[in-house]
Amino acid sequence: MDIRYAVGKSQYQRMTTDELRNEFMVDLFETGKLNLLYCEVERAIVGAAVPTQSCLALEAGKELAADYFCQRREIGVLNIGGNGTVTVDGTDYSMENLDGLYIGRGAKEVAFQSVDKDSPARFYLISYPAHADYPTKQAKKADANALKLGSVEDANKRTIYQYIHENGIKSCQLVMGFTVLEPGCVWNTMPCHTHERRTEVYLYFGLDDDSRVFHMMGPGDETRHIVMSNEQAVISPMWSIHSGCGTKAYTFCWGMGGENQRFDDMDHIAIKDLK
Ligand SMILES: O=C[C@H](O)[C@@H](O)CC(=O)C(=O)O
Ligand SMILES: [Zn+2]
Repeated sequence: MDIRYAVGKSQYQRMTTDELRNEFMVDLFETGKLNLLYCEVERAIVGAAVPTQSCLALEAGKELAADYFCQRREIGVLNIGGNGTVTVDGTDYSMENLDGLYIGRGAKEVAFQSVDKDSPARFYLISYPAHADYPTKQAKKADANALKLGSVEDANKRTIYQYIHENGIKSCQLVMGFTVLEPGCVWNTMPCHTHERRTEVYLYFGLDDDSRVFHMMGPGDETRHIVMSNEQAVISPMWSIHSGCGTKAYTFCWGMGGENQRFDDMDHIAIKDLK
């Protein structure tokens, strides 16, 4: 697995477009493969598994120096593709589009499969170190805590579906869910915020080939953007806002790890203070 080292605030100030993309953007979805990226930021591992003919097994890799991937880790999974199955220690979880799965520390065997190789499941993974075992549990959109935010006037009307969070599926540090924008709404997380207590990874999906999301990053008084296409993820360091504006509506998966799990622990930044 590739390793992505952290970029400091001062280094960020002088980076070119290419440098920003190489350091913060993550492109892992590949047909028939399971790809992982180890990030120094929060020791997150971001992954994508797109099984076709055969099933794809999750291996620890030498980077973890562990007997199996979840020996000291927990994982959140979101299926953004066709129907599939995640097998955890012999139990099959059948995963439809937008179904989620929390896999707790201690799970020894994790494998991904598609029902139809011509319309494969597309599993997005986000993992953090875990200090305790919480039960593996499936998440369905109907059971998610749905937060309705924004308005049509502000072009940011959207629903936040919380899967793994303080009052939902329990975890050590992982907080995860996804946000769906209404047609014609393009802004997420504007007004924006930081939370030095947690770092976040966004995966943008549900975009056409010719649509893009301008992902906003950086301290509020020193913003930059990264132009993202479908199924690309972006690492948001502790000092960074994470907000986006699309050329049309889109969906994104957000995952966080860190000091606490409090969704409303945010340092809000007023739009008029952005630079
Ligand atoms: O800390 C929380 C995260 O930034 C996201 O959950 C925000 C988000 O999904 C949204 O506003 O649509
Ligand atoms: Zn946030």
